[in-house]
Amino acid sequence: MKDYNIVTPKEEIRISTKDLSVKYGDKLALHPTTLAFPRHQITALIGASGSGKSTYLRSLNRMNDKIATVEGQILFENVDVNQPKINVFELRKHIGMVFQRPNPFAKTIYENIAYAPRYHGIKDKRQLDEIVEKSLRQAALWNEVKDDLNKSALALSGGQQQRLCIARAIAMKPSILLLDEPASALDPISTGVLEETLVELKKNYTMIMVTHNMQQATRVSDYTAFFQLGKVYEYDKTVNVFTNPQVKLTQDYVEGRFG
Ligand SMILES: Nc1ncnc2c1ncn2[C@@H]1O[C@H](COP(=O)(O)OP(=O)(O)OP(=O)(O)O)[C@@H](O)[C@H]1O
Repeated sequence: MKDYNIVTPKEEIRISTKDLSVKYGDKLALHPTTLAFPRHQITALIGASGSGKSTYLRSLNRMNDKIATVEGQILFENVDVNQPKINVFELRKHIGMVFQRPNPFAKTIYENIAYAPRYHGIKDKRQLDEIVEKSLRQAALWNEVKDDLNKSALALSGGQQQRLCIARAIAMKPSILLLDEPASALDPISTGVLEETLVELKKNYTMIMVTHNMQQATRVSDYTAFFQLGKVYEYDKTVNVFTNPQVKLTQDYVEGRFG
């Protein structure tokens, strides 16, 4: 078997990293990592706890800037966005993020979605209404909440709250969505709905998702990257990683021998 197997997808690439490394203080949490993510596909980041998945994911839209030293390149739309001159608030309009625990604002459902577009200058009520409806439809939540837009988002179930957070992220029309274990706080039924939503969202968005759930990775992702102790050992189509891994460590992990 090989030591590493990192493919470059044949599809159009939407975002990539070149030798991206992350240090917390003196500790190297992510070794130089070079990966390219195909447009309108879902890539799963898998690996044992502490292997560097979230560290890598959060670096892609510069969420680690204040807590870590992030070196190397993040190439998005032909620009290295890991540069001090890049406006990170602007960047995060294009690279949105959904976290592990649903974290809606303590505001109405409507306001959760309208908040960022309004903050970024959209004041017209009709335009905001359209954004709210479209985002909720894309996040497969519209039918459940269309009569309750002025109710508190905190009254929604966990699964609905997580789809609301997805709607909130896509209200800014990002091209990339980063998802950090988006289903880990959800029950199996809500997880199923969320997974269907993600697959549907592939038509419009490129997604990169950390997951601990192997079945979830095989169900929803097109590509999979396997992380171990801050290094990516294997990156390939999901079907290859799970049915024909080229690296022994990957094989042991996907067969459940550790992690
Ligand atoms: N804010 C931080 N400060 C210091 N060390 C950190 C910080 N965040 C993560 N680390 C360390 O970096 C390494 C990678 O952590 P990271 O959270 O990226 O792993 P992970 O694969 O996402 O784990 P999990 O699956 O448990 O979320 C770990 O050793 C972790 O302890």
